[in-house]
Amino acid sequence: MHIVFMGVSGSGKSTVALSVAQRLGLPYAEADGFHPEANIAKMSAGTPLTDEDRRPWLRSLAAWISDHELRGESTLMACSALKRSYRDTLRSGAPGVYFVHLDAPTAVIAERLRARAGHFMPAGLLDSQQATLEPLEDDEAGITIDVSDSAAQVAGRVLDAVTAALGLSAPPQA
Ligand SMILES: Nc1ncnc2c1ncn2[C@@H]1O[C@H](COP(=O)(O)OP(=O)(O)OP(=O)(O)O)[C@@H](O)[C@H]1O
Ligand SMILES: O=C(O)[C@H](O)[C@@H](O)[C@H](O)[C@H](O)CO
Repeated sequence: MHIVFMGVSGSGKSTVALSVAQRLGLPYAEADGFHPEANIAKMSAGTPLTDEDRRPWLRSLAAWISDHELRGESTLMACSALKRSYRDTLRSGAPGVYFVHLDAPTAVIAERLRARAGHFMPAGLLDSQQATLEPLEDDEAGITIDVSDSAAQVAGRVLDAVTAALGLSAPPQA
């Protein structure tokens, strides 16, 4: 099983996914680390990526999922995966890819982006992220979770939802 935390920039993918990966003991990928330099430079300059910019990046993420699948390992990833077609590419990596869409009112996310320091992604790109976002459709395996509450509350809720949906067991909290 492969779990992908999706959503716009600032929705809390990295924060929540890392904490859930640690609880479940799964290999973790931060999709930002797979972007070519040119994509990072483009976003840093305030220009949204195009489908073409994202294509090789998504393929490399699908390959990461596929490599683990071939070794019989489950994984967890933080990746915006904004469009259905992007999720199709990720799904091409393995049969069981489950998406957790982290969602919140735009004002909540905008405020978190304004407060975030030391990240290349400008808060000004939130509008284009929202415009590009295609929410999960009924036939896509996954769940949408509101992330307006604190990171600890959200991580707990996500862990419960994911373990229930996928029949996983989380070790008791230390
Ligand atoms: N539930 C939460 N409550 C309050 N702050 C949060 C919550 N989740 C994340 N944050 C904070 O909001 C900011 C954005 O979170 P994070 O970097 O995890 O988002 P992201 O979706 O991974 O963004 P990006 O796609 O731009 O990398 C961070 O400063 C993080 O500490
Ligand atoms: O598809 C995209 O536009 C990108 O993945 C962005 O979402 C950024 O990588 C990320 O949000 C910044 O951390």
